[in-house]
Amino acid sequence: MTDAVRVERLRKTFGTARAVDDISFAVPEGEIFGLLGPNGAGKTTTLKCLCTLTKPDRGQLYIAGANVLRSPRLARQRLGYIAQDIALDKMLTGRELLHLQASLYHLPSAQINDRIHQMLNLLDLNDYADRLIGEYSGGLKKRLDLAAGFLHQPQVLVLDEPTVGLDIESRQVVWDFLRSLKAQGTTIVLTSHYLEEVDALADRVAIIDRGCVIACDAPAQLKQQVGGDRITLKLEEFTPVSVAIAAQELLTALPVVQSVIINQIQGNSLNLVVQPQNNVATIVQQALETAGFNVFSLARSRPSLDDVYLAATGKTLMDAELAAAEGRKALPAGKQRRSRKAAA
Ligand SMILES: Nc1ncnc2c1ncn2[C@@H]1O[C@H](COP(=O)(O)OP(=O)(O)OP(=O)(O)O)[C@@H](O)[C@H]1O
Repeated sequence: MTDAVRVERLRKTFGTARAVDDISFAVPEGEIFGLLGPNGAGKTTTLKCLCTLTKPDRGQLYIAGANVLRSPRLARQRLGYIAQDIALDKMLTGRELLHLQASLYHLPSAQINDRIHQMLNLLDLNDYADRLIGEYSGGLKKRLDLAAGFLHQPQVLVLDEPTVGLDIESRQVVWDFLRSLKAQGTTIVLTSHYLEEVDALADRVAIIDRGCVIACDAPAQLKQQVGGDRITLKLEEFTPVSVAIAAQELLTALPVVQSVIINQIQGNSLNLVVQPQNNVATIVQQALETAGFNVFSLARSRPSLDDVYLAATGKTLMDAELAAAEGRKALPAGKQRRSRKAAA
């Protein structure tokens, strides 16, 4: 199977800020490929380079065999790009906008009405097609934006945060739309902050952190690789670090515990990887209480993509987003206090 998208050793710097450091990935035809990462990780910049909107400092990019840097027009014919921000003319109706878009794409006039009809059906927009876009909700605007971006039936569809801020109904319409395109053989590259979205839609995912790919595989494989079940526990709402370290030492010695990370950003909560056996939460709780520790909260879960991110960076995606939002740097992996047993 040929690759519909290839990104090789991509780098992009804005002034002194390195938005993308070293990103490579390949997407076979017909795959949905997700880029997952916190704010500022470099996802949008990667997509903009791929879609000819930003010139990289280094690297090679290919869309359906077209070299993006050498043949940008050809690459543009083969791709559709749906940006994060929606910019639609509020004075047009949805149908008028699609007609305008069809003429910009030079679609044969005999096909235009059929094609618009198909897109309105696929995105469940028939009831709204003749209303002014200015009257659309955010979800309807996004659906129309998708219809416009796929009108010319590109081989590769690139979407930046396709469902951010959408209501549940519109999100479901978008998911169904993307799945139907995949069923017809379209290759899709999308970014998302939403773990469950990437988990539900993507055949494979690249987790991006500070402009680099830190993991890339099928979601199920990535979760299997981090192994074990998870326990997140708080000894107190805000646990003193000395208490967290003492508990970490106690828990690390338990045979059912594989590793313990102290999450400073979450008030020194403890993130445990444990054996997937039924009574593991009880064993952990009893060990702590017998040693005189308080247990404020304890939750057990199967590994998620966030655990993949945590294992690679020492912080959760939400922590990384909070850190980015506050304009401060999240602690790098080496600065998190982590205790892991040697492999048996
Ligand atoms: N045009 C620009 N000028 C200066 N800095 C930029 C520019 N575009 C992006 N950056 C910076 O590059 C870094 C990566 O940004 P990018 O938008 O690619 O991240 P992202 O992962 O898509 O984040 P988000 O999810 O918030 O869109 C950020 O630090 C951002 O501030």
